Amino acid sequence: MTLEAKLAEGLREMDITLSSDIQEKLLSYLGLLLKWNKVYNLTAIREPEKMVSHHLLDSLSVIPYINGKRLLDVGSGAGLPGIPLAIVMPELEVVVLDSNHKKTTFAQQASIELGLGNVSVVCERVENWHSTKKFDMVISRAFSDMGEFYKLTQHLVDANGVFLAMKGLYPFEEMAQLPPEAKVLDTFPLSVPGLDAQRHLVVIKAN
Ligand SMILES: C[S@@+](CC[C@H](N)C(=O)[O-])C[C@H]1O[C@@H](n2cnc3c(N)ncnc32)[C@H](O)[C@@H]1O
Repeated sequence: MTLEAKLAEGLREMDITLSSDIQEKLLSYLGLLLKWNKVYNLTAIREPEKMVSHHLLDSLSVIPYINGKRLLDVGSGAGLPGIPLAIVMPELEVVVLDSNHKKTTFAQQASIELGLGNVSVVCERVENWHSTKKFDMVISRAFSDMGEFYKLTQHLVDANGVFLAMKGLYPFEEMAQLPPEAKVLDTFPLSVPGLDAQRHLVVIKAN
């Protein structure tokens, strides 16, 4: 199956409708990731088909839970999930942040090549970075445990904003270890075509 067909089929299963231009842009991002990965080791996933499910579709699985204007993706690596979300939601302002220079150089180059006017890239440790405009949502995938995620990013979230933690198995232990002021608002199972593992999104708010 071609990558185009795999993406289209996955999107259909997830009930996500995207124009052919947007689907092409998602695959162009994947193309850049494949090309740069040969030299820069940006992701351990190297098979293009697996990148469609594990990177693109997994990132897009949180679309129903994105509410607000400004999203910060912390520990974004090569731009995941921030760049795919920015591609499909051009009205969303997305900041992708990572402390690894190689990875942010890629994210910056990809957003220039793809013409993503809604993406800014920051190379910093998140605990040292400050923004005058706070975020409606701070998201992370494969960044840290939820307590650490909350602790390191709380200075960046708007008073009404939320923390979105993308997790694998239902994170009972991590939830139990959250500080008392971090309230779990909701937990959603995520279903990702081609990804044969449990995925969950945990929505947290500061009390
Ligand atoms: C396992 S990678 C996940 C990358 C991406 N989110 C994904 O799902 O493919 C974790 C990333 O977090 C970054 N990171 C770790 N601690 C950080 C910190 N304190 N501030 C910013 N980035 C950090 C690392 O450089 C790394 O790129």
